[in-house]
Amino acid sequence: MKIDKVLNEIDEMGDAHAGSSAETPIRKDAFEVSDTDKIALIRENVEHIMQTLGLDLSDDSLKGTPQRVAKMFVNEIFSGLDPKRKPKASVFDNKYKYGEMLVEKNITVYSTCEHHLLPIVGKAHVAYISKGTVVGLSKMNRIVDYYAKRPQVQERMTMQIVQELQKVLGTDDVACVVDAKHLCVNSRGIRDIESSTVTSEFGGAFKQKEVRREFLDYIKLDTTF
Ligand SMILES: Nc1nc2c(ncn2[C@@H]2O[C@H](COP(=O)(O)OP(=O)(O)OP(=O)(O)O)[C@@H](O)[C@H]2O)c(=O)[nH]1
Ligand SMILES: [Zn+2]
Repeated sequence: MKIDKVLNEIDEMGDAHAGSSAETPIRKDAFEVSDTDKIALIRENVEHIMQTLGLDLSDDSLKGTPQRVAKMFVNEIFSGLDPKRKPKASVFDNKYKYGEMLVEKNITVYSTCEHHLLPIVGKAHVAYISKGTVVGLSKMNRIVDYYAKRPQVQERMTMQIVQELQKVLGTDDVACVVDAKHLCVNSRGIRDIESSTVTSEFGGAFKQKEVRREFLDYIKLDTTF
């Protein structure tokens, strides 16, 4: 497929990384390579890394690793680099005229730190106030997961989640808080197992102190059922 056509399609899909400030740095030619070719290329490179480390790739337990890692990169942990995999967010009219904020909290986040390619594990909390449109609850979890499935910095991921929901819902009144542990901080380097990172993005009405407070109070609710 021609690169111009692919880029047009991405633009039409309204992807957050099509010119926004929270853009993931993806090369323009990234879409010229098929997933199958990407897996084959990554497999070769992982093989190379393992060989360089001195590992014996004829060992039963190791021989499948390069292919396994390549498949995992393309189809799982970095699958959110492919705009075709962006979840379709079904929206509905707010017929019941629900006028308060809706909070989807404790959304599990599994992402990957783009500096070390180590896991980021945590929770995202998302809220919005409807301007006439509501979104299926699970779509918020799916949007979080889509942006998490990229090499990420937490600040950018938080902004991307908010910008996407603003687009889907047609309102600025969207907020997101992420609290996550970075294994690059917890398990290596400074090796501080206790620390976690909190990031937030407050759009529209959520910039007001009392609206923001209400959202943060809901997050603190003990949800033990
Ligand atoms: N702002 C931000 N920084 C991150 C994130 N994930 C990892 N980092 C940091 O990125 C920085 C990379 O710093 P470098 O000094 O280049 O890497 P390094 O030598 O491995 O650093 P140390 O982790 O301190 O050993 C580290 O301080 C990481 O903690 C993130 O989501 N946001
Ligand atoms: Zn890191």
